[in-house]
Amino acid sequence: MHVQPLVIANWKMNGSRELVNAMSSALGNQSALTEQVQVVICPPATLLPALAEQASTAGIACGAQTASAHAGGAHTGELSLSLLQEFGVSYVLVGHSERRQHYGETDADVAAKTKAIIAAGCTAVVCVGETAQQREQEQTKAVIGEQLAAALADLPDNAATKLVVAYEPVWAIGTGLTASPEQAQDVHAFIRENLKKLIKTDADLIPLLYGGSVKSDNAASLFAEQDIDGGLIGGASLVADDFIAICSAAKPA
Ligand SMILES: O=C[C@H](O)COP(=O)(O)O
Repeated sequence: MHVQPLVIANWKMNGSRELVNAMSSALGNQSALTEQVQVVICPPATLLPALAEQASTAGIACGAQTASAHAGGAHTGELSLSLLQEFGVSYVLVGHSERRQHYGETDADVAAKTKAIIAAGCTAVVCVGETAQQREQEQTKAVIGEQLAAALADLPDNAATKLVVAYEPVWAIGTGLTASPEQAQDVHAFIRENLKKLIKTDADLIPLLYGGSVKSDNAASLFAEQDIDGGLIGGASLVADDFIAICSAAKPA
């Protein structure tokens, strides 16, 4: 690990007030853990007010699953960064493969959003990853190199302190298939090298997360890899015990 471990829960379109309460209370009992591992929860936006009320007692940070690159105006259904920040959001996911595949988010959108997130003072969690077909055709690094170059173009010099990159192989998301620790480390090392070229200052400080069917029984072997600083967790972040076990696996030895 290069930095403080970071584990982010992406609840996607799942959860409830009840889950916010249960998760906040379970994490609130784990202060020794949350002092060592930065834990972030990205619930559906409607649950942010409830999460924001409990986040500091629970020792966690609030995240959003997406945000508009626009500051305001005629954008029906969208949420600006300032609206999200009113509810304590300090991390924002951008370029998740589900947004790219199902909601038409382009590399240009990802770049504009990343820039806006950092300008607002939040941390952008830029998601990259290849499809099964791209991996089979040995295009993994070419695809990820392009996604990174597009997303991180034209960022301010101090961007490293407000940036996280999450490697999520599309074929591993929600499928039960996980990249092996070696496969994940290989791509993370590639991302690390690319970041040094794209971000001039402090690129080593950028946390690199792995996401894609991380569970309590495979988290430790993934997080043991040199360039894996934590995880972006979907399904397993909806059950407090499982999520806490994953966060515990990220704790420094
Ligand atoms: O954002 C989280 C990822 O898409 C991983 O989801 P998963 O853990 O359910 O595979």
